[in-house]
Amino acid sequence: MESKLKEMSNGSHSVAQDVNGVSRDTEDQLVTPWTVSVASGYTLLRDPRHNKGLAFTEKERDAHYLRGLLPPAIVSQDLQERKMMHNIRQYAVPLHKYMALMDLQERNERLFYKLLIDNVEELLPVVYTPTVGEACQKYGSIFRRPQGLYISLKEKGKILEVLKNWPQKNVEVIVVTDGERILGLGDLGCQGMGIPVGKLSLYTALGGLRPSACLPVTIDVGTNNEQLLKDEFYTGLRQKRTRGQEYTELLDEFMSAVKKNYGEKVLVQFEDFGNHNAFELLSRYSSTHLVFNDDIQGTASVVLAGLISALKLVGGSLAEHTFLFLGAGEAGTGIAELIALEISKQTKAPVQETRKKIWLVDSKGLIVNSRLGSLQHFKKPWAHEHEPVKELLDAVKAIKPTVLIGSSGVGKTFTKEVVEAMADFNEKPLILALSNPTSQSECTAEEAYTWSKGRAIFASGSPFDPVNYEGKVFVPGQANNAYIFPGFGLGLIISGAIRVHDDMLLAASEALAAQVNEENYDKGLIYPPFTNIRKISARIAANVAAKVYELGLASHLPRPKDLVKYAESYMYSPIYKSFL
Ligand SMILES: NC(=O)C1=CN([C@@H]2O[C@H](COP(=O)(O)OP(=O)(O)OC[C@H]3O[C@@H](n4cnc5c(N)ncnc54)[C@H](OP(=O)(O)O)[C@@H]3O)[C@@H](O)[C@H]2O)C=CC1
Ligand SMILES: CC(=O)C(=O)O
Ligand SMILES: [Mg+2]
Repeated sequence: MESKLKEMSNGSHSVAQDVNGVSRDTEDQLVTPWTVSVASGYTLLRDPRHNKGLAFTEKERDAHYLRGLLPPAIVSQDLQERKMMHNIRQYAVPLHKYMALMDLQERNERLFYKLLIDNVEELLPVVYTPTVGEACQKYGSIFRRPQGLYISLKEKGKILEVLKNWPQKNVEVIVVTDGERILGLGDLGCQGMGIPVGKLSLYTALGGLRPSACLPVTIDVGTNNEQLLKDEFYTGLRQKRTRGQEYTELLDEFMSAVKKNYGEKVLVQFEDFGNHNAFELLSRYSSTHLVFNDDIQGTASVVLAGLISALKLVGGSLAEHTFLFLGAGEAGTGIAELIALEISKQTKAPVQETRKKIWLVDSKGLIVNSRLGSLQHFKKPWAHEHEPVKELLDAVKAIKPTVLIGSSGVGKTFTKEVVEAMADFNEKPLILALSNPTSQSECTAEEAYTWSKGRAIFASGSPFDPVNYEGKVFVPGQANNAYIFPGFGLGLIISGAIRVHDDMLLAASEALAAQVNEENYDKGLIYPPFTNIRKISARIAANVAAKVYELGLASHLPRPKDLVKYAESYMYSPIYKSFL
C-alpha cells in the first residue's frame, strides 16, 4: 500500500502518520523535548542519526557548514561499508568486533545498520549471541557512551520524568530487562543492558523498525552477583536485588509511565528476567498492555516453527512425536505449552490431553506427579504419572523421546550417552540445544552429528559452523527467537494490535516454517538462512497482522489489502538520505 504522509501535531513535536495512523516519522527529524531541529556543522558530524562522514556531498558540505571539518575526499556509502567490514575482519577477538560495531552505531547509525543488514550472517554472532553475552559480562569495563535508558530504584516515584528525558517521543517498541537471567550467564544486574540494545538493533536490522522507534531499558533493582558487587567498574546499584512489594511497585510505575508517555500501542518486550518474575509480569500486564515475553513466547514460536519444518525430515505429525526437555523454565515450559496448543488445534484433543506426550526435566529430575506439592506453578501442568527419575540419561531411556530440547542454560548436559541413546531408538533424532551463549549450549553441533553417527537433525540457540562428518557436510541451524520477535513485533505494530494472543504466535511459527525450502532441507536445515531475514520477517509480520485483524484486536483500519507489501513498505532503509 502506498503510504500517504500527513503531518500531525503531537505536543511539542510533529509526528508523521500514514492513512492507517501508523507513525512514519522521518529519520531526518532530531527531536529533543524542547525543539525540533536538524543539527549542522560540527554537531551534525557528531550526531549518529544524521552523520554520513565522508559521504557528505560537496553541496551538503556547503549547505550544512561542513567545509573544512572533513578531508576533501567524498566516498560512497558502499565504499564506507567495505572499509568498515575490512576493519572489523582485522579483529581476531569477537569482543573487539563488538566494540567496533558499537562505536560505529554511536558514530554513524545508518552505516551501522547497512553493515548489519548486508552482512547479517557474519555480524549476528557479534552484535547478538554469543558475543553479546561476553559484552554484558564486561560491560562495566568496555562502557564508553551510555546506550538506552536506565531506571533504577533511585528513580522510583519519577519514572515518567525519566522517560521524558529520552529524546525520541514516537517510540513503538521497548525491550526491557532487569538483568537477572542474562542468556544462560545468570544475574548480570545493570550490565544486562547489552541485551535490550542488541535485541533492538535486530528489530531494526531484521524487522525494519526505525531505530528512533526503539527504546532499550534496563531496570536496576540491584544484583545478587557478588563478583559484580565487588567489581570497581560495575555500573549499577551496589546492593542486593530488591524483591516483593518494592519491586512490584517499581515495575507497576514503569508500565503505567510507558503507557502515559507512549500510548496504548507501544509494544513492551520483556527479556531475560528471572522466571519467578517473568511469568508473573507477563500475566499481570497482558490484559492491560501490549506485552510480549520473548523468552517464553518468542522462543516457543521459533521452536514450534522448527518442529513443523522438521516433520518433513523426520516424518509423522506433531501429535505422533514425544518431546523431552532439559530445563523447565521460561523457554522450556513456554515451548511445551505452544506445542501442546498446536497439537490440540490439529487433533481437536483438549490441551490437558496433548500435554501428556511432553515431558520436562528440571534441576531435580523428571517432573512427575509425586513432585506436585513443591513445583512452581508454571511446571505443574507438566507433572505426569511416572516414577521419579533423577538423571537426564535415565529420563531419555524411560520416555524414549523423538525430540530432545535443551533449555537449561547449562552447557555440556547432552552427553555422548544421551545423544547415543537418542540415536538408539530414533532413525533421525531431533536435537535442539537452545541454551545461550555457546559456552552454555547443551552440546555442540559436532558432538550431535558425531555421536549420532550423522543421523541427528540439529539446531542450536547460538550458531555453530558446518561440520564435516565422514566426508559429508552438515549445516546446523540456529533455533533462536531472533527469527521471530522482529517480524512478530512488526506485525503487531503495523496492525496497531492492542493485545498479544497465542494464535498470533502460531501464525508466526507457520509463516517461518513456510520459508524453509528444499535446498535448506537437503542440507538438514529446519530454519531458512538469516540472509533473507527481512523478507522472512515481512511474511511473519503479515501473517501475525492478519491474525490480529481476524481476532478483532487491530486498531489500524482499514486493513491493508496486501499485508506483505505493507510490511515491506514500512521497513527502515539504512541508505543515506540527501540533506538538500
Ligand atoms: N535459543 C533461544 O532462542 C533461547 C534460548 N534461551 C536459553 O535457554 C536457557 C534457559 O532460559 P530460561 O528458560 O529463560 O531459564 P530459566 O531460568 O527460566 O529455566 C532454566 C531451567 O533449567 C533448569 N536447570 C538448571 N540447571 C539444570 C541442570 N543442571 N539440569 C537440569 N535442569 C536444569 C532449571 O531447573 P530448576 O527450575 O529446578 O531451577 C529451570 O527449569 C538460557 O541459556 C537461555 O539463553 C532462552 C530463550 C530463547
Ligand atoms: C535468545 C534469548 O532470548 C536468550 O537466550 O535469552
Ligand atoms: Mg532472552
